[in-house]
Amino acid sequence: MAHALDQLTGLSYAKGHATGNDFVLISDPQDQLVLQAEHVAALADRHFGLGGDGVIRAVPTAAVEEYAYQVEAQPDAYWFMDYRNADGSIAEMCGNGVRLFVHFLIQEQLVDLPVGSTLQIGSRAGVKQVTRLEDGYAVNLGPWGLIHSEQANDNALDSLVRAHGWEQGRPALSITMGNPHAVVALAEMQELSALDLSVAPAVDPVPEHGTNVEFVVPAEPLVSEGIGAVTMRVHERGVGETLSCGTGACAAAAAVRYWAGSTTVIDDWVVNIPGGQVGVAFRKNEDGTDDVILSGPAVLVGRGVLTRD
Ligand SMILES: N[C@@H](CCC[C@H](N)C(=O)O)C(=O)O
Repeated sequence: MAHALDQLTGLSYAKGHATGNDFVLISDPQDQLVLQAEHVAALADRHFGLGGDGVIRAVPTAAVEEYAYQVEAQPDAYWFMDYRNADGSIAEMCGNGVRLFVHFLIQEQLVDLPVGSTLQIGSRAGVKQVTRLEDGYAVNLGPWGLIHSEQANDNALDSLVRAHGWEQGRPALSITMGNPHAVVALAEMQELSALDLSVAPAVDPVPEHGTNVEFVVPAEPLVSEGIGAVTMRVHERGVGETLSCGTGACAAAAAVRYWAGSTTVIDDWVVNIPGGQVGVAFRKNEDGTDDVILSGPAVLVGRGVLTRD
């Protein structure tokens, strides 16, 4: 670990969070930083590094060979969110991270984005539109979808999730938000608070690329003033339990909405997580799919330079 941080001495960073999902942010406008998994893990280490659920690098989309096509097709997608989990692994998308990323770009004066304006951001899950709100940011994460494992029959409920200490697995709905999620419904808040997420839940069949796992308790009654509500805890792939997961909140709302069936279609949700609350809205596309819009706060808590004094 020490060796990996030595190699980053002099690097400027910012630290921030979005509903307690915290990240180290690095601006790399010239694409000069070779950020390897061990660098990310060392930065994210909560005892020997800066600490964070992940590390996010801001780099021009044109410099990321595999995704440069995004800015060729959508010239406004100048910035690319290079997102890494705390263990150094790469994830396709981070809903809290992309809101914080835009806040970081604004605070670093890399973009000018008045309230009400929208910015396009390149990412491994495609170009995302992030709108600056009075009190935070809203990101359109695009359509959600069911993940059908090869073993699944006619629905995506064939995977079983067993949290640490549970005797048996329970059915989970597998959902993609660009990144993978398995959502398990619990009956009561007490069950949710009793969960031991210090150990990764077992998922059967084991997803090839791993998965984030959300445990949700739908509010009772589900809808108040036309808005649905769920409470959620999450174990994130490549991280562990976090205080919040934006794509996870979207997957949780999508799952509860799906389970409610076509008689009660709720388009606006609040998702309560240990780190606060986010909004999730479903908006119909012409092709019948639903775009999922995640909204919530994002704040920077400090800036610094890595030293080995
Ligand atoms: N916390 C993020 C999700 C980050 C990526 C995830 N751990 C994965 O590996 O897919 C969010 O806010 O969406």
